[in-house]
Amino acid sequence: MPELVFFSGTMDCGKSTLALQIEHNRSARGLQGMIYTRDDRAGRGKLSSRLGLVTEAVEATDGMDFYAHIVAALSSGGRVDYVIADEAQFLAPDQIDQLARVVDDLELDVFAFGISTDFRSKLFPGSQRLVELADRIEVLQVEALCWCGARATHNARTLDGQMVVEGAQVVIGDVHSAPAEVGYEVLCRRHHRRRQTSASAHAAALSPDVLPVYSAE
Ligand SMILES: Nc1ncnc2c1ncn2[C@@H]1O[C@H](COP(=O)(O)OP(=O)(O)O)[C@@H](O)[C@H]1O
Ligand SMILES: Cc1cn([C@H]2C[C@H](O)[C@@H](COP(=O)(O)O)O2)c(=O)[nH]c1=O
Repeated sequence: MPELVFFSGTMDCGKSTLALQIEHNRSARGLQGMIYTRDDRAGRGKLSSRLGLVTEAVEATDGMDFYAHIVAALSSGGRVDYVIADEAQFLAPDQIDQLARVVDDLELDVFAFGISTDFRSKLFPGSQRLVELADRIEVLQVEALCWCGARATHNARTLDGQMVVEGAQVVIGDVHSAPAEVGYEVLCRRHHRRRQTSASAHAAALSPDVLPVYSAE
């Protein structure tokens, strides 16, 4: 049975790498995928992983109808054996419904990859719809780690290393950002709740919480 599978995890946990591996294994067996992405850091129409691999993809846009796009490709003599959608958190809920229809009516597997929650730990609308509709939700096995060593489960947005909690839901960025740039850091829930990034934890460790005691000689 074809499935809608949501591969979910924090930023930097290997989602795009897995998408590229699925694409590689299937295309090596002569299958033809329709690859979508949206706002990949590598640029428009690219699906890229931090391991350096990249492939061409169709850039999803606002209002794009995935079901109609795939039907049009098939009707014009193209072949589509499966579908990959990376950065699926950026898709609109009705686009996720269209992907579910691709599974049910066109009988194609759809593999969607994305982060579930934003920097405020709120579900992205597209991810919420995936949770509602997916046949399976897969959590990636290679765990990203918080600076404390615990499994990272949350995404923090940072500015100068400090966690910020105000701003637009969508700001494209990376976990390795230059100082003074908006960036991201993955944290465990405890440190996300306490707004403790690696930089703020490091600064706290350097500032003694008691004054040094000098002996009078
Ligand atoms: N230099 C490296 N050596 C080995 N693994 C790396 C290296 N750089 C990144 N990775 C792996 O790639 C993962 C990020 O993969 P990527 O597919 O870009 O993540 P995602 O799409 O989830 O944001 C990291 O968690 C790490 O496991
Ligand atoms: C938490 C969070 C992330 N984003 C953006 C930042 C990146 O461009 C992508 C995630 O990419 P990855 O391949 O999973 O690393 O999402 C955002 O716009 N808003 C957020 O709150």
